[in-house]
Amino acid sequence: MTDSSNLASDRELVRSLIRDVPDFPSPGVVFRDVAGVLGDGAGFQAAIRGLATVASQLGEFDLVAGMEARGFMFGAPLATLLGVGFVPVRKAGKLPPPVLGATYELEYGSATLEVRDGTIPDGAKVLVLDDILATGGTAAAGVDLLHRAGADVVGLVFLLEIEALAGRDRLVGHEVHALLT
Ligand SMILES: O=P(O)(O)OC[C@H]1O[C@H](OP(=O)(O)OP(=O)(O)O)[C@H](O)[C@@H]1O
Ligand SMILES: Nc1ncnc2[nH]cnc12
Repeated sequence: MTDSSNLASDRELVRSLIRDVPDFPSPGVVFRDVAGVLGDGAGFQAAIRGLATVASQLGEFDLVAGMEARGFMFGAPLATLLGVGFVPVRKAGKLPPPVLGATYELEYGSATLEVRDGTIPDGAKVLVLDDILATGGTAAAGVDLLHRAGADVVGLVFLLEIEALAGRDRLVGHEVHALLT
């Protein structure tokens, strides 16, 4: 099989494992549940392999950064596969000082993310990874934090982009790729 047919079959498998849950966590939201991908050995491998293929469009990078919690679940295995380090962008109150913080709105609420200040080498090339791009609030906050921490963000990769919510409009000036839309 060629790489493109592998990517197509990986996409198909991963798509089949994502479940749509209406009205969760609040009325009107269709929650895209990726737990089925994590729980299936072949599906999880297909997801990480597919993300690596998509990420290869961004050229070289030194680190993968993922947003807590689901960005950790896909970002850390991706970093391991690619042989680069991982930067955890955490929900507020989990990291010891010094930290940089950013508060943001997402599809169903608001939250604060933090990153350790002084741990990213100045100018390090960082790929930002998360499972879902919805409104883009989380991703934009992550990019802002990583810039403030000294990173050169080379682009963003998502498992699934919910195009109707136009999250990439919040990420203008950055390369954005998704395994699935
Ligand atoms: O594009 P947005 O509208 O910002 O939404 C996308 C974010 O929402 C989810 O995280 P959530 O905050 O629910 O946290 P979790 O990863 O801990 O489940 C998802 O994992 C993304 O990080
Ligand atoms: N619709 C959705 N499904 C899963 N995670 C999300 N994060 C933000 N919106 C989401």
